Amino acid sequence: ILGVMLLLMIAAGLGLVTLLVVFFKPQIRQYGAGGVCQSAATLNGKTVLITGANTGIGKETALDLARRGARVIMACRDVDKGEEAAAGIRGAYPPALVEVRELDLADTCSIRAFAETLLREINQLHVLINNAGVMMCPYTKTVDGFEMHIGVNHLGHFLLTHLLIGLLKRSAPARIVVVSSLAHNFGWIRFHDLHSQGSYNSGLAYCQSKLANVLFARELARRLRGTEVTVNSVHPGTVNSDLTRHSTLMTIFFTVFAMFLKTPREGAQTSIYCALAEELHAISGKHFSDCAPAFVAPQGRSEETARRLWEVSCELLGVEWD
Ligand SMILES: NC(=O)C1=CN([C@@H]2O[C@H](COP(=O)(O)OP(=O)(O)OC[C@H]3O[C@@H](n4cnc5c(N)ncnc54)[C@H](OP(=O)(O)O)[C@@H]3O)[C@@H](O)[C@H]2O)C=CC1
Ligand SMILES: CC1=C(/C=C/C(C)=C/C=C/C(C)=C/C=O)C(C)(C)CCC1
Repeated sequence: ILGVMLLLMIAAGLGLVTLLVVFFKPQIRQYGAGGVCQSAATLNGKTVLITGANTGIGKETALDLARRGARVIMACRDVDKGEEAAAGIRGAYPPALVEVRELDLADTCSIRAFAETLLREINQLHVLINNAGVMMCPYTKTVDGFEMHIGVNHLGHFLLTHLLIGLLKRSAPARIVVVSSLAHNFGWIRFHDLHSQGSYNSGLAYCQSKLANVLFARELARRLRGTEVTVNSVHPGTVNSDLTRHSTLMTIFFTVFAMFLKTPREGAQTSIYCALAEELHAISGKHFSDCAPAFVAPQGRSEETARRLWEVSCELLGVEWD
């Protein structure tokens, strides 16, 4: 009897929770959606480059900026997936000026080839959105032997930005948006083992790379003072996207809790805000979430760590960037 009563109580509890969720669905969704970019700014005549634009947050950012009149270059490692996404964007907004170019951030030759062609073919770049990312993949190395998270999420974007910075300066006012994460709070830069050769934890490797994103944005902002090129980092929120593809547990979790998470369109709002909001025209080196300034962990505010990471990144990539 006790067992039956317990089962009945669990069933009643579950039923009540389901009822509450169904009843308060609009409120839950509104809260989950987070901040919305309220700017009505248009981008006619402006050129925007977004990495990892074939899916998730990147694709929704591309659609929004194309709707505002920008020429959007979608830099994707899989051109077929990119073309499919571009077709979707043109379907949703037929006048969209979107084009797909191949860029594999896990290969410095691909990054150099991409930048070389781009610099030959376009003479203005007003917004660069370093959006592409990989999370919790098994231990893998990039073509150049970097651990995949730090290689793609940080070093790949570092090199890309280095190669395009002249173009951005010539196009000023220009903006750089670095898509980081709340996960930077749980990361630290392991200078003694940046590529996790000693020990590897996929979650911590991701957190390290997202901390590197925050530090890179701050250090670059410092170096860009007086250029009219600004750079800010972003936490997009917890977004139901393909990012969890390497973790079955996370994928199940995200599917079950989908209603509480942001959709990719909602997750794109802070990137869009940092790319175009009028009030941010002179703001640089800051971190944003939900279209508002956000907390940065102490390890993300360390000037010394930022400088050291900059030097190590230059060394690993064989570039000089003062
Ligand atoms: N979703 C979330 O909850 C959060 C996301 N973020 C950040 O937001 C950004 C976008 O993620 P999200 O849209 O959610 O994830 P998705 O997995 O949906 O999109 C990631 C994009 O990055 C691309 N990418 C991965 N590796 C490479 C590479 N080597 N070269 C070029 N492109 C590559 C992917 O291409 P392909 O499809 O071909 O693999 C894809 O287009 C990431 O930087 C992520 O860290 C931050 C906090 C939370
Ligand atoms: C704990 C918890 C959740 C999980 C949060 C997770 C798993 C966040 C993942 C963040 C990521 C992927 C960041 C990427 O940079 C939910 C689902 C919101 C439901 C409420 C309780």
